[in-house]
Amino acid sequence: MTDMTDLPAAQAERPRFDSMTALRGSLRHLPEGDEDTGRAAAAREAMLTKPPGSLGRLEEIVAWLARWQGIYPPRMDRPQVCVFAGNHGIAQAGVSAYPPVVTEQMVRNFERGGAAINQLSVALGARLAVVPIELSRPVANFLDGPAMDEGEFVDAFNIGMAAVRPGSSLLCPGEMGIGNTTAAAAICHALLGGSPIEWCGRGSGIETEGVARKAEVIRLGVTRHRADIGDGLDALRILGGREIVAMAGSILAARLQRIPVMLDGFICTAAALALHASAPGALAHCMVGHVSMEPGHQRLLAHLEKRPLLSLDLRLGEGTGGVIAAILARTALQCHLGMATFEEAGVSTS
Ligand SMILES: O=C(O)c1ccc[n+]([C@@H]2O[C@H](COP(=O)([O-])O)[C@@H](O)[C@H]2O)c1
Ligand SMILES: Cc1cc2nc[nH]c2cc1C
Repeated sequence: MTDMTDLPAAQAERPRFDSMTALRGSLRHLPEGDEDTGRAAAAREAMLTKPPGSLGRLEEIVAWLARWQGIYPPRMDRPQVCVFAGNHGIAQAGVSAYPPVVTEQMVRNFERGGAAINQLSVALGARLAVVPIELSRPVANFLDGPAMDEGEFVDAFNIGMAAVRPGSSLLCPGEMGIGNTTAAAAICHALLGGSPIEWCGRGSGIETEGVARKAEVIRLGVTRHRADIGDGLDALRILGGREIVAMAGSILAARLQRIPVMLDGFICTAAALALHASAPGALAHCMVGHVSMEPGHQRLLAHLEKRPLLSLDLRLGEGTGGVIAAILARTALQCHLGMATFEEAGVSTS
């Protein structure tokens, strides 16, 4: 299902920002999870017919859902997938295996139900919002100047915030944007250092020479803008793209609405990094669904101290790895809710 309509009543609850300054202010006052509902989940896990902790990370997922939804028992009945699409001036630098027109072509495919994310969303029982953002007007090539000015940045951020449906039980952000592994790698290099090549991979399928070109483009771009990058949001505006900015907006909107977030691959996690770099703790409501084949993703997760749930050799984006992990989360909750306790089943506890 493609859901691009807003509930009018819910619209009023959705904050939007007039400026990056207002956004930075909001990042200083983020709601925390509810420790009581998290503890209630852990308490039931201890009563279920299994040795304590033997469902491993499935137990962690259930407590995380309860803590961030702020309810016990937590729910998985209204998951939402948001796929944002944007185009990149940097794609002109020969850094992708595909031409930029594929972004728009894939958006049409999402709208018709033909992409991997459509089938995975059906499997999860999730609403899918497909949000193309100004595809005919790519963000500027960061070799020439900042990818976005402040107005363009705030507009894309607000679009991401508005896409999050109030009352969702879980958000899976995803993206589509030819050239965006270069933008994501540039954001990581600018914020976390290392050498550019360490953040570069094959993306949608370039060969070794292409990867070297990508690293050089990132080195030049980040060197050019270094003095203007004071925090994560600056890096996102100067090096990113509208779909990456919108993902960051959706992650923040979810935090403000007590909706836990299942992150996807390298580009999605780079969007999250921008929030984290501006406000440590901003990703406390996020789990990482999988580690992608893009080598920078593993480095990035190590920096964020986030352990991915899955490692499936995915390198697709669209939110696919997050949605597969969300299916796992639903399964974890089913165990939690449906299993018998030791007392109910008459099983000895020791
Ligand atoms: O999510 C990932 O880790 C991931 C890794 C490699 C490629 N992608 C997808 O491939 C596209 C970007 O690849 P590229 O080579 O054009 O930078 C973009 O649409 C992403 O969704 C996504
Ligand atoms: C076909 C295609 C599908 C994608 N989905 C996400 N990124 C993509 C890149 C390409 C090239």
